[in-house]
Amino acid sequence: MNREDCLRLDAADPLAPLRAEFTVPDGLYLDGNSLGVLPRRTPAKIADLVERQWGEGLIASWNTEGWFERSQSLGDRVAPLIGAGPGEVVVCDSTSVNLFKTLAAALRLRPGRRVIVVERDTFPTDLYIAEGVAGLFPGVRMRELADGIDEDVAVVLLSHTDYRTGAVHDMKAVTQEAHRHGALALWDLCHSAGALPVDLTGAEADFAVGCTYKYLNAGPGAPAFLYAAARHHEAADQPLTGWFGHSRPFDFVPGYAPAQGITRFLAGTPALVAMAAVDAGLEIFESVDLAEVRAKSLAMTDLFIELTAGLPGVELVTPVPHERRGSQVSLRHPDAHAIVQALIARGVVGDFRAPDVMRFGFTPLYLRHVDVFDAAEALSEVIRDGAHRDPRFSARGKVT
Ligand SMILES: Cc1ncc(COP(=O)(O)O)c(C=O)c1O
Ligand SMILES: Nc1c(O)cccc1C(=O)C[C@H](N)C(=O)O
Repeated sequence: MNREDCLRLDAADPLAPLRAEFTVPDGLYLDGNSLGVLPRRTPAKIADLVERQWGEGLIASWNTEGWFERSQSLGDRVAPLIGAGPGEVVVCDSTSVNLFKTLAAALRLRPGRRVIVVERDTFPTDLYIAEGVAGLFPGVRMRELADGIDEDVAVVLLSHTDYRTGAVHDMKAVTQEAHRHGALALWDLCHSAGALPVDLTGAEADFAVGCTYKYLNAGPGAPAFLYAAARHHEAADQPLTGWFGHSRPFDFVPGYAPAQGITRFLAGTPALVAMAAVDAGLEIFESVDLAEVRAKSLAMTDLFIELTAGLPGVELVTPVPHERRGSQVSLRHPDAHAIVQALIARGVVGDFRAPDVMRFGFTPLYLRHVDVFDAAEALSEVIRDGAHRDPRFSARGKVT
């Protein structure tokens, strides 16, 4: 495929008009899988929250603006993106904190079982939280997925799409395998939500968490989401028992009594200013067909894989089969870090993940096929010309 072919694809792309919804930076930004770009409507949303709702409405806005229910109402808008039903998702806290709550709740739903199944190459916060939670439950320990699921396992905690490789698990098959042994399945959807259709209900997943600042474009540190299947609400017992999860928070009584439904997964006062950006990011998705997002994502990653195949020293890490691939392409190279730096110096922003992986995220809402072509050209040029050998690119600074 040549550049003209890409321009033709862009002219026929049903998602092309959405690019105008975003402040797309100059150059090529292929890091939307780490931090999505700014939607044009976000500053006005935040300004309205701050100046009108807070500045003018003050305390009354808790009622008049629906602040009290904002975690649940935003959760209901995340739900269709991840195959959840109404009342099964809340937006609150960070992914790490939501992992803590759901993991502990899962262990309490499976008393006597001593194993949390994880993958050692997963995004480390998942492992750190699992370690922390395990430490609170006597006898509980972690086990590698490859070592199997059996009747000792309380919960299987996996990233649906792997942050480093872009590999996607078969959510339904793994969840079924967990259930066959009486274990629960908890999915980290950080690299899936908004990138590809997810069907938590169809997979009969038990719990899920994920962030809103990648493909959902809600900005740095935006609150995360938490899913708990409705069938677990009654019995679920999460340990961050703050007043927002209480059944009658304004009775101000001692003694915790969990709220009904998904609300019991809340802890403290939600970050309303930051949630205005979640609102903006989700609004854009209301007019988006995720099947179209997926089709374009696969076309873009296919193209990048095709155009970078055979580059000297480069090895494809991301799986080739579509059903196993997220919305990024990861390539291994011994000089991965320097190459990424050389690309950034040319305005092509991907990122590096230790020890030797270059990641390129493809976000169908605001990237074009021609961007994929130009990024692959830039990568080929850097490697062919040895531009990354410039000493400027050899220093390892702080990596994001
Ligand atoms: C798979 C995965 N889980 C969790 C996180 C982050 O969690 P938190 O938002 O709590 O920093 C990330 C990225 O930062 C991630 O890629
Ligand atoms: N959450 C991040 C942050 O607070 C600072 C820098 C990067 C991030 C990330 O999101 C990293 C990302 N999860 C990754 O896949 O590498």
